[in-house]
Amino acid sequence: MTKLSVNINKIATLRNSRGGNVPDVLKVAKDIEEFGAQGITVHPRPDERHIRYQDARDLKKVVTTEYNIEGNPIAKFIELVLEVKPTQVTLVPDAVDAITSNSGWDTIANLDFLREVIGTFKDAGIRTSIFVDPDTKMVEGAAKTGTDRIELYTESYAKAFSNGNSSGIAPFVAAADAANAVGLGINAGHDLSLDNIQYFKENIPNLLEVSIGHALICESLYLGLDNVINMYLNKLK
Ligand SMILES: CC(=O)[C@@H](O)[C@H](O)COP(=O)(O)O
Ligand SMILES: NCC(=O)COP(=O)(O)O
Repeated sequence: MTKLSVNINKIATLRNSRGGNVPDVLKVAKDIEEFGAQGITVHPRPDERHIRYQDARDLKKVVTTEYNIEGNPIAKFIELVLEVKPTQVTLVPDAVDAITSNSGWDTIANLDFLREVIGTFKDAGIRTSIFVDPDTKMVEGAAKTGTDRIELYTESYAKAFSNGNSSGIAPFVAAADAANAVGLGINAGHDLSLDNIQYFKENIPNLLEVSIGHALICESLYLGLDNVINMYLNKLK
């Protein structure tokens, strides 16, 4: 079974568009768990345009499933994660002004830095994951940092799949094989959707967790959150 962690950044985007507290991010997180999702993901960005640092703190009090915080490990982020102590931290090398995550780590060029940050989080008892492109060299580099897991950056797969090209899965299978060979756990995320999730799941051996936000919230506008979560759970069995 692959766990579904729902990224609730978009719920915060909607709330922030009007000020106030509608929709209530904490209530939505609790409902998502009640509907069956096995985790909650947030990706606070330095400009706090969606999830705010305070949301990440408040969520710790209500999330009873896996809590995953993603982000670039700048000082403020490291401080937040060490205070909140989520189940998992996922390191993403996104620029301050990036619209969304747009690349995985160069785990070779950043080996010393990543090793130090991963060590800091693991010493605090937090499971670690590193966001990487589907490149076996980057996976092998990640293993050298001491991380528990990698998160495969799935945008290229999603794009190819939507163009009818299922061979976009090939580099992900190779990256997963490399991860399995060195004992790294495998997560995946970015632009996964009801359309492309099943083929991905069926082809990636030992896929532990997917984090899905943008498409899942968009699909829920038509089908409802409860329904959509259960549709994902069926495809991830
Ligand atoms: C790492 C990843 O692919 C997602 O967490 C993505 O970064 C979501 O962030 P946004 O909601 O800011 O697009
Ligand atoms: N780690 C990926 C994530 O949390 C959600 O990404 P997306 O589904 O919003 O593209």
